[in-house]
Amino acid sequence: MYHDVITQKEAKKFRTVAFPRFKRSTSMDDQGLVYIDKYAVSEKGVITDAEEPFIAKMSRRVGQLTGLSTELPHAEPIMVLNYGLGGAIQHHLDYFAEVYHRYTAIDGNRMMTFLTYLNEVEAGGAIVFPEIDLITPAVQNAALLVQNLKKSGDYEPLSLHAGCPVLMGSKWTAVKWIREYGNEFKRPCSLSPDE
Ligand SMILES: O=C(O)CCC(=O)C(=O)O
Ligand SMILES: [Fe+2]
Repeated sequence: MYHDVITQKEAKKFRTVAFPRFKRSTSMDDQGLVYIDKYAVSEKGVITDAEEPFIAKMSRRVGQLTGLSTELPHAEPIMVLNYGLGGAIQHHLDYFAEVYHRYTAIDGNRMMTFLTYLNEVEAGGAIVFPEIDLITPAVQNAALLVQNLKKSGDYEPLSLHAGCPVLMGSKWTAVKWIREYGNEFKRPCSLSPDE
């Protein structure tokens, strides 16, 4: 977890700019069909680097912190999420499994997730990693870096995570997914298959 990745002012700007773009979060099946997922109850909006200089700045910052390329197409545009009362996301993996290969053909899989908390949640909203017994509470302006793939490119099942329901207040996060291609030399493979 990284603390104070963004300023209070930036966090507010994220929320203000994302708000008019919000749509009920949807998921896509392995055939590319969009559906409302009752296991992911939130609103979401995407803001590209080209649209907003402060978003481009954030993408560069994620690049500096991770040492990875965060430019398109080596990473996805930043997605802002808002969870209202009871909003949550069930446990899931951020990488695309084999059946979703159509989403990884061009840029590779989602090797890392960089998730920034844009506000303090009054109660609830923690992100939990059940495989490693880890609970990460929502700390405003802090960010979570999740390694979804091993250095070998194999899936990292320990990255399984969930967003707990919001019990009081609401929860805002910003997600930047970093893809494999373009980052091969920035995160080289290791001698250990488990790393
Ligand atoms: O916003 C959160 O709490 C989690 C989001 C998440 O895990 C995802 O969108 O993959
Ligand atoms: Fe996730």
